[in-house]
Amino acid sequence: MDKKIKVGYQGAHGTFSEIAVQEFFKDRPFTACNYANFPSIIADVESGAIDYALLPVENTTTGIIYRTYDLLKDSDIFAVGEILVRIDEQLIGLSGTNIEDLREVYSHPEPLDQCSGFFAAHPWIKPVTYQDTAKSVEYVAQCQDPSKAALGSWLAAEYYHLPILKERVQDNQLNTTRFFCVAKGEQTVQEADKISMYFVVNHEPGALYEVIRVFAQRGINMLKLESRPIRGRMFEYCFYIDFDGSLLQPKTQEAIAEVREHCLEVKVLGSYKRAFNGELL
Ligand SMILES: O=C(O)C(=O)C[C@]1(C(=O)O)C=C[C@@H](O)C=C1
Repeated sequence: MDKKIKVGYQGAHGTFSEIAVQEFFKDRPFTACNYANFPSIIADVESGAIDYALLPVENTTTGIIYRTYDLLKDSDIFAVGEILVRIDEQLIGLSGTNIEDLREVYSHPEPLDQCSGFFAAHPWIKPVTYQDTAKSVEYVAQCQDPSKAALGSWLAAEYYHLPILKERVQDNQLNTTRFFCVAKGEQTVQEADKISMYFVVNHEPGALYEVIRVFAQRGINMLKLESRPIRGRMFEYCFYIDFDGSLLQPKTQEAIAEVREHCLEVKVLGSYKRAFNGELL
């Protein structure tokens, strides 16, 4: 019987998401399973076909990745871990290609956005959206056209046997993506010290203030607060919040119970060990 943990990630072999899987599970035997899109990964975590998945949730250059956050709140999955992965966008193309020869650079929309300075400085190069970074590199390898290159990881360059034409072309040299490790259903993570939560406040004056007061009064440190329009409603907003704590602490349980009194909807999205900011790949 295969005892290896099955872990899902989005994209082809060589994506940044696969690097996140490799790093998060480096001390345990695992099988990495790649998927074309996030909903199919989540469906397989929910059905038990795979044990975990690594999903990108936030990037230091482009901010929150709503495609995953919105799915988290609507599904029966729970964040049990987080990892920060340094995203070095490598310009990958055919051997001997000069940047002056390039006309099109392919990649996933996030990396294209993370490298907007590169495109501003090289206006003759058109950014072209492709399904993920690894597929973009594979496409460039297949085309054998020196006017095409891709933005992707060192792993993709290695896997598709293409040279890196220019290293780290991202705007922000500290370009880092935060990934959640998710599992099925709410879980108790013994070593957890951070919580992520979704909520929608009551429509009354001071409702958001009341939620923030719950944390302030208990001396609970808030780490993030993000608001976003609720899909299907006309400019009504939900909030995503991160704070220090563990679901095993009575103080945290009380705080969440009190938050519910001021909200129309509350969902704890995860409780996990905080990834230390210095621990970058
Ligand atoms: O295409 C990839 O390499 C991915 O892993 C996807 C993805 C994303 O969805 O944001 C993951 C991390 C990086 O920020 C860039 C792209």
